[in-house]
Amino acid sequence: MDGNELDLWGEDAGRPAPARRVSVLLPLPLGRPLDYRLPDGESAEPGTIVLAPVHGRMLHGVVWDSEPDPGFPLSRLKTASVVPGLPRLAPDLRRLIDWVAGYTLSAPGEVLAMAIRSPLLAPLPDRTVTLWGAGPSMPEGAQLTPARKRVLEILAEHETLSLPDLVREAGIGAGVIRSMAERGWLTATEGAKAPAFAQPDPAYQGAAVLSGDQRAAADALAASVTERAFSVTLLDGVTGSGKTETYLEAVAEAIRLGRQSLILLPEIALSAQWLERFARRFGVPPAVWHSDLSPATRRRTWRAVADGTAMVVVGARSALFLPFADLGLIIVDEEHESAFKQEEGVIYHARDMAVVRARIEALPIALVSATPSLETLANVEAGRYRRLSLASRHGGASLPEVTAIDLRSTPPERGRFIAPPMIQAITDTLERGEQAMLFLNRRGYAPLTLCRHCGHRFACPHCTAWLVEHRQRRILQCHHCGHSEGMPEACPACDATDSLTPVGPGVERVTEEIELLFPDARRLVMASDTIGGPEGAARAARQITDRAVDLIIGTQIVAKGWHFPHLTLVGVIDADLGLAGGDLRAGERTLQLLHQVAGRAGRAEAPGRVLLQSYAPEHPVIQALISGDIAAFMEAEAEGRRPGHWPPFGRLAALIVSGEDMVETDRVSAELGRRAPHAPGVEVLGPAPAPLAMLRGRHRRRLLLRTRKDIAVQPILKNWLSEVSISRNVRVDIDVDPVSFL
Ligand SMILES: Nc1ncnc2c1ncn2[C@@H]1O[C@H](COP(=O)(O)OP(=O)(O)OP(=O)(O)O)[C@@H](O)[C@H]1O
Ligand SMILES: [Zn+2]
Repeated sequence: MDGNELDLWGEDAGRPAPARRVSVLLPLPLGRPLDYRLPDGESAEPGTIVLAPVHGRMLHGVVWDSEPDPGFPLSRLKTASVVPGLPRLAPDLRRLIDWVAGYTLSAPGEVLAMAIRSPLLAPLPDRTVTLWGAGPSMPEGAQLTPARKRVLEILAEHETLSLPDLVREAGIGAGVIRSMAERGWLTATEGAKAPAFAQPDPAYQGAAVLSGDQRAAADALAASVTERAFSVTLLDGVTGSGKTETYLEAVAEAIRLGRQSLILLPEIALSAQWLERFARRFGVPPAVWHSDLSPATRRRTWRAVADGTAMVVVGARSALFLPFADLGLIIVDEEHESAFKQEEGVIYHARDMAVVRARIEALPIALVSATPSLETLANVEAGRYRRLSLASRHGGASLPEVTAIDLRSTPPERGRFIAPPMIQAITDTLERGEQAMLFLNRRGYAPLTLCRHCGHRFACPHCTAWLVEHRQRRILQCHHCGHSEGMPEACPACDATDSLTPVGPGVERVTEEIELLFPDARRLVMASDTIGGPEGAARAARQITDRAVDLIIGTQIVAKGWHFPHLTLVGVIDADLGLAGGDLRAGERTLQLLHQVAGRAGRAEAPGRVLLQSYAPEHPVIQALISGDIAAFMEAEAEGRRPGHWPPFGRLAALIVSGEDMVETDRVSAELGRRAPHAPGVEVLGPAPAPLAMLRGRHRRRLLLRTRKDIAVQPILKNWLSEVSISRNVRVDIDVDPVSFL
C-alpha cells in the first residue's frame, strides 16, 4: 500500500483529514481553482500562499475555500508547496475577490492577479541593499550580448536597482551582472536602509481648527469609525470647503484605534499637495500605492500593509485589493471620477467595489466630492447612504463668479482660440500680480491635420481616430493606441508641400498663442504626457505656490484637487468639448470636470473669476455652472434618465465584440443580436459598430443590455453568452455598469 491510498483511507474514515489536498486559485484566467497535493507533513489553511506548477512553470497561488475533488487520485495531483514567511490572504479579501469576479463576470484568478503578483511575494532584500547602476567605462560600440543589453536597458529605466530586482527584471542570471561589473560597465553602491513606515501621529500639531460644519461632519465620520460597522457616507461640499481636512479627522480616529485606513484618489501620481497636507497633519507621509512605484517599494509596501505597519495607504484604484491586516476606514476622494473605472482586463469600478469591500469587512466608507455622481445621489435619496455637507468655502473665501463668453458674438481672431474678453481678463489678472489658468482638455498641438490642397486627413492606421499633432516632438500620434509617425514635409496623398494645416487647438497651440499675447508672462504647461511624472507634478505645484509662474495652461490634470492661493482666474478654452456625442453621462461629466476646474480659482483671500468660452452658452451645463445650482441640474438629469430606466434607475451592461477579422467579428455580433434575451424589463440595443469601430487593429461592435433595476444582468449575460459560439479569434468583453461608450 502506498502513502496515497493510506491518505484516501484516512479521509474516507471521516477523521479530520490533514489538508493534503488543496484547491488553489492561480492568478490566471481559469474558470476555477485547480487541485494540488502538499508535500508530506505540510498542511495549509485557505488563504495560504503556495508555489504551484502550471504548464511547466511555477506560479504563486492561494489556497482557496472551494473543496478539492476527493475522487481524483492523490498520486496524480501535482505538488504545491507552502511559501514560508508570507502573509495569508484574509477570508474577507478572498470573498471580495470572488464577489468582484462574480459581478464583473471575470475569472476569479484574474481578480486575484490584481491582489498578488509574483514580484510582490519575492523575498524582501536585506535591510541594506546594494544598488547597481550603469558604470563609467562602457566602451563605445562594445559588442553586447542580448542579456547584457537587457541589463543596460533596464538600468536606463530605473537608474539603480538591487541585485535580486535586476536579476528578476532582466530575466538573466546574477553571473551576467557580476561579469559586467568586473569590466566596469556596472557599478555597485551601498544603498540606504529600507526605511520602515513611520507611524502617523493623530495628535501631531498639524490638526486644523475645524469650523462648525466641518467639526460636525468630522465627528459624525469619526463616530462611524468607532462603531466598526458598515455604513456609507457621502461627504459633499463646494470646492475649497475643507472636505479633505474633514475626512483626515476620521483617519485620525482610525489611527487612534490602531486600525488602518485606505484612501483612494483618482490620480495618485499627481497628488503631491495631498501628500504634503497629510504630512502636515500627521507628521509623516502615508504609504502610497500606484503603478509608478519601483518593484522594491511595491514589495515593501505590500508587506507593510499585510503586517499592519503601514497604517494609512493612499492609492489608485488597484490599492483596493491590498491585503490589509486590520482595515478600519475607506475614503474615496473625488468619487464621481471616471478614472476609478478600470477599462481593461477586469473591467470594474473601484468606487463601487470599495463599497463592496466595506460591506464585506463591516467598515465605514466615505465617498467625497463637490459634484457627486448621480449614482451616489440616488443612493442618498433612497436612504442607503448618509449625507454630510459642507456649505461654504473655508475661511470666508467666496466661490468664484462664473460667466460665459459667447463665441458667436465675440469670437477670437481668425486662426486664434482665445477670445478678446478672455485676453482682457488675463491682462487684468496679471496686472494685479495674480495668477491665471487656462484649461483645455486636449493634449498636443492640434487634434487633426488636413492637407489644404487635396483634403487628405491623417488618420491612425490601427484605429478609427485622427492623429494628433505634437509639434514639439514633431510627431503625429494616436491617443488611443500610441501609434506615432514623424510629421511629414509633404502631403503623402498629393505630394503638395506647405499644405498641411492643423485644425483645432490642443494645449500646445494655446500655449503658442499665449506666448504671442503675453510674451513677458512666466508660463507653465501641465499635461499628463509632458509633466514628467509625480516628481514633475510636485515641482510644478511648488512653482505655482511660490509664484514663480504667472500663467498655467493645462489639461484635466490641472483640475484635480490643487490648492493655489494666488490663482484667481480660470479660463476654459472650449467649454463645449465634452458635450458632443451620445454618451449617457456627457452632460454630468462635463459639469463635474468644469466645476472642478472652476473650483481652483479664488481659494484664498482674493476673489476668483471663471470664464467659459462656448458656442452654446444656453446649454443647461453651462447655465448650471454660471448659476452654481448643481443640485437643480442633477435633479433634471435624474428626471431625464428615470423614465427610460437608464442608470442609476436601471442597469446596463455592454458587450464589446472585437477581432482582427471583420467578417468573423460581424458574424459573432449578429449571432449575439439574434440570440438576445427577451423578457419584460430586459432590452438589448445593437449590435452596432462602436464609435471606435477599429482599435489597435481590431474591429469592434457593441451591444448594450439594459434591464430594470430589480433585474440582475449577470445571469442573463451568462445564459446569453453560453448560447453563442464564439470563434477563437473573436473576443467578447463584458462591461457591467459601463462608463465609457466608445
Ligand atoms: N478648518 C480649517 N483650518 C485651516 N485651513 C483649512 C480648514 N479647512 C480647510 N482649510 C484649508 O482650505 C483649503 C481647502 O480645503 P480642502 O482642500 O480640504 O477643501 P476641499 O473641499 O477638499 O477642496 P476641493 O474639493 O476643491 O479639492 C486647504 O488649503 C485647507 O488646508
Ligand atoms: Zn491608433
